Amino acid sequence: MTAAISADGIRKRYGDVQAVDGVSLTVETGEFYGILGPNGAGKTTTLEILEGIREPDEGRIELLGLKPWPRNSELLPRIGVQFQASAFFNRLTARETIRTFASFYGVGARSADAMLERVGLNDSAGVRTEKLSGGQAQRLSIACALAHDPELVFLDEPTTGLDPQARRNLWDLLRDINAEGRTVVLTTHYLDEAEVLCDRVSVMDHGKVLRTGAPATLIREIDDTVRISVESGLLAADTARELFTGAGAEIAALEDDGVLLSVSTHLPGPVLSVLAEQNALRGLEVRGATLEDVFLQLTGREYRA
Ligand SMILES: Nc1ncnc2c1ncn2[C@@H]1O[C@H](COP(=O)(O)OP(=O)(O)OP(=O)(O)O)[C@@H](O)[C@H]1O
Repeated sequence: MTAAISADGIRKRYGDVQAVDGVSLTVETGEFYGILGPNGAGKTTTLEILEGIREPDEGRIELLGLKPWPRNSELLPRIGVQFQASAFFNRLTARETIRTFASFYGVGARSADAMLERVGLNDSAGVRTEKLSGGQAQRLSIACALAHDPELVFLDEPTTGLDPQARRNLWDLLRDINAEGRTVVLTTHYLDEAEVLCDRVSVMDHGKVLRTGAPATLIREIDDTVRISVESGLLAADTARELFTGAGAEIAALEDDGVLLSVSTHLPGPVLSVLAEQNALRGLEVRGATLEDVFLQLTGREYRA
């Protein structure tokens, strides 16, 4: 089977900024693929080059087996691109907006309305786009990208700015879209989102792909520690360090930020015993490594979305 996307050595410079610096990736048909990284990592530029919206300075790209640049009209009905919600036409309702987008592809009003229902916007069909909530506007922009039933869908930070409940609702929708057999490529700066949704992710920073793989594999590959935290103020940091070390636990990091006392260690047993003995278990949380730790290990710095 042909890969949905194959890109090799993409580069793009804006003046002094090397926004994309030799990105290669392959997205398999049916995959849920994430391009992950902090602000300015080069995700959007990479996505736009893959979509055929932006010309790369260098690199080879095949989208559904075809070259996306210069603009390839054969590809347009086969791909869906989610645009930023702020790009809606002024004063149109949600229903008018999706019908307009659908008409560009010769898709009728009935199918357009069905897509609106599909994303849960039936009750807001008559609301003008500027009056929609953030979550509703994102749903509408995804519905517009899907109106012509594309086999490959690109989403650029679809959940940015949404509250946790709206994000989770959107995750369910994106999972359904993918479960129907569509290939989904999404950029996000939310590590938890990538971990929950994506089959594979490319972790980007400074225009380069640092690592690609299934989130669970990337996490397993790092030399992970367990992070244990309790409420701050139960045990002084210095005392805690002495007690943990005395109990035989090697401490990779220990921090009290005034809210939480957090300890990273390969040996959680002795740390937990000490906390129990000291009656310092209030607010206890224990968690294994996450993609955040992968980023930290790859870049040597904390992840800042
Ligand atoms: N049209 C442009 N002209 C000049 N510089 C740009 C342009 N678009 C992006 N850049 C710069 O290129 C770098 C990569 O930007 P890009 O938007 O691709 O990153 P990103 O990972 O999508 O970031 P964000 O999450 O903030 O959208 C940044 O330093 C950005 O300031």
